[in-house]
Order: sequence, then C-alpha cells, then structure tokens
Amino acid sequence: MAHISLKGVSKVYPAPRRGFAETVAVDDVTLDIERGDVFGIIGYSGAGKSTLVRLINALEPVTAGSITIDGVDITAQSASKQRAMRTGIGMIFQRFNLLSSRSVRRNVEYSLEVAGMGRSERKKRALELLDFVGLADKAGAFPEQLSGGQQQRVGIARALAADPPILLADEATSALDPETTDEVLDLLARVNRELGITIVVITHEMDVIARIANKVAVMERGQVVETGNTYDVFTNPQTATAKRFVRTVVRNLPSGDELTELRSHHEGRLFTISFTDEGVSEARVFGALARAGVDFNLVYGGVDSIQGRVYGLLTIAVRGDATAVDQAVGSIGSSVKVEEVFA
Ligand SMILES: Nc1ncnc2c1ncn2[C@@H]1O[C@H](COP(=O)(O)OP(=O)(O)OP(=O)(O)O)[C@@H](O)[C@H]1O
Repeated sequence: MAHISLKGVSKVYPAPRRGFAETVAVDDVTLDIERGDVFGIIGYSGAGKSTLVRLINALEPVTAGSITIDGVDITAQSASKQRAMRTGIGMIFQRFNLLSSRSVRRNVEYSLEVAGMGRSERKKRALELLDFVGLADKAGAFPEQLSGGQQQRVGIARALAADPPILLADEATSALDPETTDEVLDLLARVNRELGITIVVITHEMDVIARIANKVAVMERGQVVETGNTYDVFTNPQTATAKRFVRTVVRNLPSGDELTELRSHHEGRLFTISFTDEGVSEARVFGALARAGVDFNLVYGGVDSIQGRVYGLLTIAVRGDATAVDQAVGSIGSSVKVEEVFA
C-alpha cells in the first residue's frame, strides 16, 4: 500500500466576488507516494504546490477526491481525528516559522509541550534532535542569533519532535544561499535514510529535485503533467514544462548564443545524443557513425550526475550527403536518443 495516495484530488477556490472567476488550484491529481520516498513536486509559482500540501495534511478540505495516509482517508475524518493524523506529518517552511521569544531548545519542544509531555522527557528529546541536526551547542540560543541554514535545521528538529513518519517540506531551501541549501538538503537526505521518513519536497528549483528526490511530479496549472523516477524524467522529459525545468540543471546543452557560435565554426547538421547508464556506450555510437560513412565531430557536451547516476549529453556536427547523414543518424537512433538541433 502506498504511504500517501491521492486519487482524483481537486481544490477549487470560489470567485472572491461576482464577476471574478473561481480558481482551480489543484485539478484532478492522482499520485502514489511510497514509504521511504523522497518525492519531489515541482512547478512554477501558482502551479498549485502549496495548496496540494495543505490538502495532504488536511489544513483545507478537498473539493473532490480522496487522500489516504497508510490507507486511512484523511479527507473523510472528523476535525479531531485529522488533528491526530497531522501529528504524524511534520512540516518545514520557507520562512522557518520559529518562535522568536523561545530558545532553540524550547522551539523544538513546542509541539511536545502542547501534547502534554513532561518537562524532563521533552527536554531530553529536544536535545537528542538538536544533536541529530548538528546544533547541540545552540540549544540555549535564540532564533535571531542563528544563520538561515541553522534556523532551518532547528525547523527540521522541531518537525521531527513527535516522530512523524512523514515530513512535508514546502520550499524549505528557497530562502537560503546555495551552500546553505546543500547543508539542509544533506540533512533531509539523512532524515530519509537514517530515520526512514517519507519526505515530500515542494520546490520550484530543479536542482533540489536532482539532489535528493528519487521520484518527481511536475505540476502545471493544478495538474500533474508528468511523473516518474527522477532519473527517467531528467533523461527523457516528455512535456514542455518538464523539458524547461530539466534545462535549468542539465548544463550540457548549448544555449542559443552558444549554438550561434557553434554554427559559425562547424559545418554540417547538429545532433544531440543522450547517453544513460543503461544504454550503449559513446564508443559504440561513434563506431556506428564511422561505419555509416559520415564525417562527424564532437562540438559540445559532457556528463552530468543525477541521483548519483551518470547522464551524458553530447552535441555532434555531422557532414556528408543528405541521405548518408539521415541513414547514419537513423542507424544509431534505435540504441540512443538522438535529436537534431534546429534553433
Ligand atoms: N486561499 C486561497 N484562496 C483563493 N485562491 C487561492 C488560495 N490559495 C491559493 N490560491 C490560488 O491557487 C493557485 C495555486 O496556488 P498555490 O499557492 O498552491 O501555488 P504554488 O505552486 O504553491 O505557487 P507559489 O510557490 O507561488 O505559492 C493560485 O492561482 C493561487 O492564487
């Protein structure tokens, strides 16, 4: 059974007043998130990601569909049962949301205090968690004395206080610089690996997905337009939106300016070949081209790493008579993905 399962989930906000249209923030979303996944949900601003998170933890009612957690439909429960289920779902936010008047330790203790846990027990738990996130020495400090990355690590410790099996991270690194982002993503990967927590990561940044998510769903105008293993979506995106996101992180494709430059230096037609770690090697492909009797050379590209797996994109310039080039490219097209570059 999936850990979190969404079936035909929609959320429609009514028109604010007469003459305005209603907003379909989430539109018929069906998704299965398995136990132990780091599941990335990516989309541009307004795609419906944050709304989806609020539906998963039942902070808002769905307009249609169902959301089950461990087989229990959270959308169909009473408010008190929803509150109880929500303690099993930790949350971290873009703006950390720490209480400025409380020390770091007492921020981590907050939900345990509300749940009625005794003072010494919750103090012990908070210190254990601060140790886990590498901030044992900051227990007595106040949030404003910490850097953004440290505050988010406190946010993570606080979210883990009640031992939730699920953690929802809504743009958790969007307010951080790249180095601090890495620190926080490493910590989230440890939370997943060492504590076995299922993590749902909401983001508009594809490199966040590339770093930690094993699965990804691409959202656009409330709908999931593409979903799959991160490596598969990165190496073979199907929709225009997914392709645009992938281009922001896979750096081995020439940009418009670089293409102009390439064309001024190389004769022939340009093709980009994608190599995955499951397909044939570069040597085999280049051997096949040589045997087909066309002249070619490598003009751009290199190898990326996605989820620790290798992904190569190489652009070649191919010369020869038109039929020979078509035949040569056709002959390699059955074993690797080849796309002619027109722009
Ligand atoms: N409470 C609300 N009332 C009315 N409309 C809303 C409400 N919350 C969100 N929306 C609308 O629903 C759509 C999806 O918003 P949502 O915040 O879920 O997108 P998002 O992908 O998280 O984008 P962002 O990253 O900018 O928050 C938007 O058109 C937004 O204006």
